[in-house]
Amino acid sequence: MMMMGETWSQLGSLIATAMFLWAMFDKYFPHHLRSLILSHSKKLASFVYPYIQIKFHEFTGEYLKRSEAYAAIETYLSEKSSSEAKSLKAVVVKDSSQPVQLSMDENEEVTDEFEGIKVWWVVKKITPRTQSFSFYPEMEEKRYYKLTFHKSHQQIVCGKYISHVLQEGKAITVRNRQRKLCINKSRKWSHVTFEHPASFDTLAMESKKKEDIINDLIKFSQGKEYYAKIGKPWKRGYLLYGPPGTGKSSMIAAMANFMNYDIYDLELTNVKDNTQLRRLLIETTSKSIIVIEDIDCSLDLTGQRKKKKERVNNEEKNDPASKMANGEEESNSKVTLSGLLNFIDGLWSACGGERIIVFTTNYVEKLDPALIRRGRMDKHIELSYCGLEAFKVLARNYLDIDSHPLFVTIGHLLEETNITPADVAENLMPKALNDDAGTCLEKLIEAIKTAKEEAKKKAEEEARLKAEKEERKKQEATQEDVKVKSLAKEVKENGVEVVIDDKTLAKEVKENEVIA
Ligand SMILES: Nc1ncnc2c1ncn2[C@@H]1O[C@H](COP(=O)(O)OP(=O)(O)OP(=O)(O)O)[C@@H](O)[C@H]1O
Repeated sequence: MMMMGETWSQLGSLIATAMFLWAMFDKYFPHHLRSLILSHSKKLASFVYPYIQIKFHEFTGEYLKRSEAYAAIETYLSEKSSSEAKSLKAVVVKDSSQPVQLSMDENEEVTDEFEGIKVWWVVKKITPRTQSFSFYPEMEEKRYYKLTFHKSHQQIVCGKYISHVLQEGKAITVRNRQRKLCINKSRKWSHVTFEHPASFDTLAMESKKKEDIINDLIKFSQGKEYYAKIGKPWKRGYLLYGPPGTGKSSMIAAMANFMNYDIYDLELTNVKDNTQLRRLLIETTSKSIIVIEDIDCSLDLTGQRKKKKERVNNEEKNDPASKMANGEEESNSKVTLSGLLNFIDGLWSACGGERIIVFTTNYVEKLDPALIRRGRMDKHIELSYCGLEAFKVLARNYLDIDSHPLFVTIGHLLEETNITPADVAENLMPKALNDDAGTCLEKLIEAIKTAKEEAKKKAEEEARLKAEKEERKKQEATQEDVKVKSLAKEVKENGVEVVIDDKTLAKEVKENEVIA
């Protein structure tokens, strides 16, 4: 007991002496001497404890915004925490395929290794000193991650390792996030969860073409530095064209699933004007595909240049009727071609990082060349009628077969017939419970034969109509010929002055030229 008392009294006097010396040192020591001693004492401490610690606080900045770095670290450490830490915390994550993310609880420590360097992470909580009343109770508890490593690894840890952690954390968030399908109803985007099952595996098209598109997408997704180097915004435009039912929408879904991107399905007819269009674009996020389907029908963007030209001609002719018609058109179409072109490659189209823009159309020839020129729509992809290779993909998808004796017949028929993958897919679907692969393929053969027959009839009908039209033209030409010749004869015989209309005169002149 005596021993204990003595020890306490010795400790007390030691502390009192230390405090006295510190007060003397702080008050009477010259400033330059003080900083010299302090720097030496720090060196001594770092020799005794050669580790560096870095803190990453949860809330930063004037408005105490949740730090992106903190969130990335939390996600990065999530997997390690669940295997190493003994006490875990469940965090609810919005819009994620894993709605509950586990993270380490206060004072738990996990280790990590990078390029052979060992580091330690621990999460700490700062509790406010006074328990005073606050309007922001959630701000009272602040957490931070503390990273500890040996000072000899400072360069690698502060450089490569930390950026690896932040990048990987963000990448995990992107991988886990639930993707969105956004549509513009009024002035704003609204969204649902995007769950389309299409993939490049299920897409029926030639493998070479498919591979080419996949490689293009991969190159784009890895092209951040390249786009920065060439001074272009990190975006790419795809024009998908082909008849209805050839898989344009399926291709967009496959692209989104492959890239892990959100889809913004832009309905141009719901956009009031160019300003609203711009605002909608700014609201789209990075890693997204902006789609304008059936661009040829979206608005009258396709023929505006032509119409403008026609209007100028009509105005020159002072044609009031056509002026009125054009005026009416102008007031209806608020989004203009130039507005859309600006949407694609205007200055503000570069904000927000990687984005893909896709236009689809059934009638590529109707589009204004300015809209789809290379550079705007970088890659033009034709989706066409079903060939043997595409059929095999559908057979695998729908019937789980890679080969069948009927494939040969189907291959020949597909070579001769234009049938869309949508029609093939529809016929491959078993209609009754006991429909096996053979039954479905036979049904498909019947359907292709019917399509072939119909196409033949249609072609014959078209040929007949064409022949009729040509015959009619020929007859008209002969009649006019007879008329001109009799008039010419009359002039020659009687010397009568005959008034000939412009068309006849032109024909006569042409004929004379030919004779000459
Ligand atoms: N190339 C394809 N690969 C796989 N399935 C396809 C393909 N083309 C069409 N389909 C099937 O047909 C259906 C319709 O296809 P999709 O909507 O993608 O065609 P589309 O070309 O976008 O048609 P539209 O021009 O009418 O919008 C899809 O749900 C899919 O089941």
